[in-house]
Amino acid sequence: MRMHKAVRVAASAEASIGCLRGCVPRSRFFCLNASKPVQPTSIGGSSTRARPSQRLFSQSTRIRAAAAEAVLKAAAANPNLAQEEIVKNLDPVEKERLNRIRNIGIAAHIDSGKTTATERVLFYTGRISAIHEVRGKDAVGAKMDSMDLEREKGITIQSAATFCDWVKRENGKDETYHINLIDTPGHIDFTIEVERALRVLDGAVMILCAVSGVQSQTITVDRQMRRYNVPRISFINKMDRMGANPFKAVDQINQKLRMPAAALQVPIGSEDSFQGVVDLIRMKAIYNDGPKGEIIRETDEIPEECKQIAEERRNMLIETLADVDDEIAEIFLDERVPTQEQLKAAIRRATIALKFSPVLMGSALADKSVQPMLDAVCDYLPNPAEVENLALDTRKAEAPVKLVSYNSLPFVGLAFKLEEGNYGQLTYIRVYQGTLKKGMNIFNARSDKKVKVPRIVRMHSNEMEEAPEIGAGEICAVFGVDCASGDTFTDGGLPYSMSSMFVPDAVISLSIKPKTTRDGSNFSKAMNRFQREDPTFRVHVDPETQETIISGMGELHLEIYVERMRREYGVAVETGKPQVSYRETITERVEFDHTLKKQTGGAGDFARVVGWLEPMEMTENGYATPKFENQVTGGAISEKFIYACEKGFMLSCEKGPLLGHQVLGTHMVINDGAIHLTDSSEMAFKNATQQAFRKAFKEGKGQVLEPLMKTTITAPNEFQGNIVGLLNKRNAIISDTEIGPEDFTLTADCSLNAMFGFSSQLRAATQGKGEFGMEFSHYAPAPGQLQKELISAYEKNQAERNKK
Ligand SMILES: Nc1nc2c(ncn2[C@@H]2O[C@H](COP(=O)(O)OP(=O)(O)OP(=O)(O)O)[C@@H](O)[C@H]2O)c(=O)[nH]1
Repeated sequence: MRMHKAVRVAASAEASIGCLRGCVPRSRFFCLNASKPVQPTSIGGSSTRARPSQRLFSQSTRIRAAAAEAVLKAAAANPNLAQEEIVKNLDPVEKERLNRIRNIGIAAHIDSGKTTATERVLFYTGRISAIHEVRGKDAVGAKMDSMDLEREKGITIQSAATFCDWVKRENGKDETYHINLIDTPGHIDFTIEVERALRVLDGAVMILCAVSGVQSQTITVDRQMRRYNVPRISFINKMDRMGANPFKAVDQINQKLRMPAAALQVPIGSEDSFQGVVDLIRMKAIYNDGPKGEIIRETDEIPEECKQIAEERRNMLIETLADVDDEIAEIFLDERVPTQEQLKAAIRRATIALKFSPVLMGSALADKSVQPMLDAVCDYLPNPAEVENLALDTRKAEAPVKLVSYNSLPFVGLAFKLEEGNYGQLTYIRVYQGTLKKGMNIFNARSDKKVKVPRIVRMHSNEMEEAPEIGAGEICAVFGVDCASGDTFTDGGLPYSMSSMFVPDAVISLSIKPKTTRDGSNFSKAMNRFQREDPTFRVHVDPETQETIISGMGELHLEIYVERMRREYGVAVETGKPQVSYRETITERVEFDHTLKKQTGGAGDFARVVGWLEPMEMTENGYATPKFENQVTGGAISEKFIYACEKGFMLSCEKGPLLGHQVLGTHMVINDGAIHLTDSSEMAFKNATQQAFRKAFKEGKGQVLEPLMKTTITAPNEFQGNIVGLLNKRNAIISDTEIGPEDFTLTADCSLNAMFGFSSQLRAATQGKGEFGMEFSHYAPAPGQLQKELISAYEKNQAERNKK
């Protein structure tokens, strides 16, 4: 038996006495599957070894096809069909299989302990045989931070997927849950990793620091969870730290995130005397014993000093639930006390309905109270069948259809992440419906291309295990499937397409080139790979300077790619100064009537375009994407030439007239024009539109927009004056200040341009004790003086280039 055998003592005081005496009846212990070798596949696929879950799967082949068909038909015919109705109609065996799957992500503010907690999850479930710390003394590093750079810097850069089986004891019975887990980075520069993970996961664990509570990136991940309707449990980590206050964090979830939340536990002791938690549903004290907290000891004896707070917090839990759940509301109004089962059922219902977040607490680093968090994942987060997933039927004017997590239905999956591995491109796929089998042909809904799936694997961080097939509701990776991030795959029979993930705009760019020309080919390879893997990393060649420009989410984001290029491709590069990605917009409506006419002997050029350029209304995301409209009547310009006008407009918007940056919020209408029988061409109309655009844009008071960054700064209270001074110098607008017992947190909107070099100034102003994070907030007009300077520098540059 391996050392890290995880053992749970049965839920009674008698059991804990038995444990102390070393004479606990056999049945009172149960082993988590730590002592078993890791299985090659799990519930969703088939494997060489039979496990109870797999027996379920093999039974599922007996599912009546007609029933499956009926469910699908009902769902497709009525996308409003309640998800519960679909679940109710599922075959019982299939229902049970799905009930034992959880696809979850771990997301949080930077450094909250996501990777540390995930390391415990892997250890307690037997996926790894020893715990290694992030930046630990043994220099091995946590399993999920597999990249050298991650281990050196102690930060997660790429999300990593893994899977494990958790055995939960329920009513004296062991229940095995299969958990697919994605650990995501906390740093905002790698936010796309959180976006794509949350796009395909059914639930999340939101980790908070017990001292800092809700932080800037907690707010970002909260927004991302809402964007994809992902229910979450909250885990307040670092209960061993000085100043830990879990209830402050609970209040902040309620107030700052506006998510009704209540603690399901209260701590026993705190800071360095943190010992365990009291479970408020069962009113039991839970402790971790053993060298790595692998032994869970539960007892009815709640420490005297915790009794009152436990009672109070239990009442608060019931009250909060009464606000979000009808059944508990009724019980509450009748002044009855809900049973444990009623409470658990209500927490589950409300969590899945996105109305509530149950809060657990512990210390991952101190190996305390991580296992109850895993129980909560199984108890309160949805199984794949309980989550509504829609696709669009491209045959029926993109009408929404429901996907049903059912193995025997036609396959539908979404490629959510690409990674270049030693064996070629690895594509992560979430299977929403049907079964993905090795050797099967699948169709890319975007390109309509058929590809064969040569190899399917399950990822365990940077390791992989072969799987012959993957069932509905599961996550896997495939080799040899060429596609883009966000592509939908089907078995060819269904014309379905799923929505992709949100890709934020790049805010910073720099020029880059290899130091020596012989590195050119590796340089291009690296650029191609990084672009394919990360939609927020963009590369283009400036047509005028011929420089390669990379753009991304922040300085760190680009720095990491520069470093990866050196390490992974042996290419040393030279980079220019980071530049802000400005935008340009028009502020007034301007009419134009522009004729392009050239007669240089032989065939000439002729095109006349008439119309106007006007500002567009702001959308909820800020400045709108530019729009072209054709209002030509009576055939003044033929369709073919109108298409060329549109092309000219799009090209103009890619490189605005003021600074050569992208144009936003600008609408072009063409309502008249003229053609010449012999001299008109598509090229002439394209050029005429570009010329008209350039002229009208300047007349319409074109304006430079700059990215404003939501900046959060945390530092000890004595430095508040210094920091406000720093921000004032940068014309930042302070929107919120929160003063804690030791630290304060300040939120402000700052121009990105003014923030270069801020990190070293902050360090100097706070004796290295201040931290800050920045996230793109919105575009706003740049200050007049800056606009003038930028425009004149650009014009000077252009003039010099033209001279050459
Ligand atoms: N005191 C204390 N420190 C912890 C705890 N959990 C994690 N840490 C420490 O916090 C730091 C960050 O931990 P990580 O697990 O890397 O945090 P993360 O959220 O994965 O970090 P990113 O992915 O880079 O955002 C490390 O130094 C950990 O040792 C805890 O429970 N208590």
